[in-house]
Amino acid sequence: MHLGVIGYGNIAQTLLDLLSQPGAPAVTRVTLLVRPGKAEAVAEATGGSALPVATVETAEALIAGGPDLVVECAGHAGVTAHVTTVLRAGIDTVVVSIGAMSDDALAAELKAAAKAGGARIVLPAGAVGGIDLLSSLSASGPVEVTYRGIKPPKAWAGTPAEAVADLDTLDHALVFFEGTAREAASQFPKNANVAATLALAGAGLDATRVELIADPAAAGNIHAYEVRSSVATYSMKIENLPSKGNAKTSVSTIYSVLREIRNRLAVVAI
Ligand SMILES: NC(=O)C1=CN([C@@H]2O[C@H](COP(=O)(O)OP(=O)(O)OC[C@H]3O[C@@H](n4cnc5c(N)ncnc54)[C@H](O)[C@@H]3O)[C@@H](O)[C@H]2O)C=CC1
Ligand SMILES: O=C([O-])CC(=O)C(=O)O
Repeated sequence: MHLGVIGYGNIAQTLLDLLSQPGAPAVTRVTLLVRPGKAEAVAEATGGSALPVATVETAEALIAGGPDLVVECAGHAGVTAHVTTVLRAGIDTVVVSIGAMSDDALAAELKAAAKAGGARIVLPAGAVGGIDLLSSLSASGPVEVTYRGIKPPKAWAGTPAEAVADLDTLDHALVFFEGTAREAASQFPKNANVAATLALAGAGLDATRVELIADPAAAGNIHAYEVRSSVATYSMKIENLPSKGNAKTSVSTIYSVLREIRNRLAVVAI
């Protein structure tokens, strides 16, 4: 597989490392789409990679290389800037920054581009689990979903949580946001993609209730949710190890992307 990757931050860097390990899915080359002016520095940084890595600065150059699959891991801005062009070129794209789909106009544009190009938008489970069951249950009738995202205070740095609490001195768990998944995804683009994922799989962006919590006692990034439907009722609590390169992003997100790649290449997909 020739893999295209949009962004070269925490997720992309770790993904490249994982793809270079023995037993990794058979990705034989990678093209990275990075921000304008960054290609040379990223080419230098990836020079020692076990995989052949090309670095480009435009979606057109990414497409020209003919990747079999593209993975976006460049934040909501990266989705807006590049994913429409890639889909219109007929290349299936794994969108990690799922919260970008909470913008109805952008979501419509992405879907239209995918349709025009004959490509698919793949939304990975990311840092959360149980999306298979939730998505299945949503066909059975109404589903009710409530989600709590709990992270240590430093993971909320640079977000609207700073207006509500002093994150450096916070000594108790604080619910600083209550609202819908749509509101959470747009106000916390680096922290509430899970809320959008649950919403898109289940009750929708405006009916999925979300609480976001800064908790100094949290051992990691915790995603807890309850689902009620006529067919099944369940609850999940996932305690995630934060990434070394970005405390906001759980390591499991990167393994979820790896799973999408593995399943594209495997005889048995699971
Ligand atoms: N679905 C899920 O469960 C999760 C989704 N995410 C999403 O993944 C995103 C990436 O996560 P990390 O790698 O940890 O963040 P990061 O901040 O370490 O990396 C993002 C990279 O994208 C680059 N970038 C931004 N705009 C770009 C553009 N227009 N073109 C090319 N590159 C661009 C940045 O320069 C940066 O290097 C997060 O912002 C978040 O939206 C993160 C965690 C979980
Ligand atoms: O990685 C995580 O734990 C979740 C996250 O940042 C998000 O939902 O955007």
